[in-house]
Amino acid sequence: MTTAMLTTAPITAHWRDFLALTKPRVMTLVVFTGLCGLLAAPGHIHPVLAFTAILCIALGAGAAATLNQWYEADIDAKMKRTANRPLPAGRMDRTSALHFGVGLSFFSVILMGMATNWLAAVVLAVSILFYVFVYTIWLKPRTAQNIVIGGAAGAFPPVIGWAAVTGDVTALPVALFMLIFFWTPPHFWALALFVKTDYAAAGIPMLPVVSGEVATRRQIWFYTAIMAVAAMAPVLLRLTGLLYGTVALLGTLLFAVFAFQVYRRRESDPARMGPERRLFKYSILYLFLLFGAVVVDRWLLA
Ligand code: HEM
Ligand SMILES: CC(C)=CCC/C(C)=C/CC/C(C)=C/COP(=O)(O)OP(=O)(O)O
Repeated sequence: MTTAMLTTAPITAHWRDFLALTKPRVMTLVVFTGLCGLLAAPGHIHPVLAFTAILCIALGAGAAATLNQWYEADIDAKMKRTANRPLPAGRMDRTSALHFGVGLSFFSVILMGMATNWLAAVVLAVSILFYVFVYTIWLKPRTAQNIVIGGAAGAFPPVIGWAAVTGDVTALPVALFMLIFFWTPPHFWALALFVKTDYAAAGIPMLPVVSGEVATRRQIWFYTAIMAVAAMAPVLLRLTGLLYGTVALLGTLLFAVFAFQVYRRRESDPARMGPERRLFKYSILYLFLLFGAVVVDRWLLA
């Protein structure tokens, strides 16, 4: 632990550090999937309310990320990738981060309820609570399956966006939830393979640390196969049309090629993880593409 985390003395943090706590880069995709859930939903929502709903998803996700870092400041201090975050680097005191995270959580959920409906607000609250309590506090330090179950938190945004418009949850938002749910293990474990030493140093039981690289590569391939079914489900269930079907098919085939390359490798030097880095980067583009295609497709069909 750094001195800054142990001290009770308040530190006047820069606004940039509060912004950094919300993990803005990761949240772009979280917000995009929420926006796509909202745009794919049938019915009408006033543009100002639609904007407010997306803002609430962004603020809620930022709040969850803040509380994650408040809880994990000592772990983040031990990892090269995270050591320069505002708390471990001593640019902010933990109490400020806690107040910011809790305040933002309540603000986003209450505003969502008032601007749209309480179903959307409850699902937003569940995803924040899931990320903080189920993933960060309960599963992450205990089991290598942490991100499989805990990853559900990141799958809620399209459901929230959809519910904000319709006030209900039907088959398509559930299918989109499933897609992100089964996408998360290959997304994260590809990265975990090349930052393995970081997690080992911090004592976090991520899969490559606990079960080894071969098992991780096999699990990536296994979840890619289930993800492929989830990706095709919307078109097979006739919830979307052929435009989405084509993008999903081609996008998923490329995902499978990259995942298979990762599966076949036996490289353990973190400096030589080209295919693993490629799969991780492509996983992000993949979700952008498929979610964008859902919206375009639904608009074309309408
Ligand atoms: C439990 C589930 C997940 C875990 C453990 C995880 C983990 C990570 C980690 C460790 C990074 C490296 C970047 C950093 O230092 O923060 C990352 C990057 C990223 N993640 Fe995930 N992720 C998860 C779910 C998601 C979800 C649900 C989304 C969006 C739908 C997402 C989108 C992204 C994006 C866009 C990046 C790249 C950020 C950049 O460009 O720096 N992740 N993820
Ligand atoms: C609406 C709402 C609440 C959305 C939440 C979205 C969500 C759960 C995103 C997960 C993304 C993420 C950065 C995980 C990092 O895991 P980590 O915290 O273990 O990563 P670290 O090692 O970088 O700290």
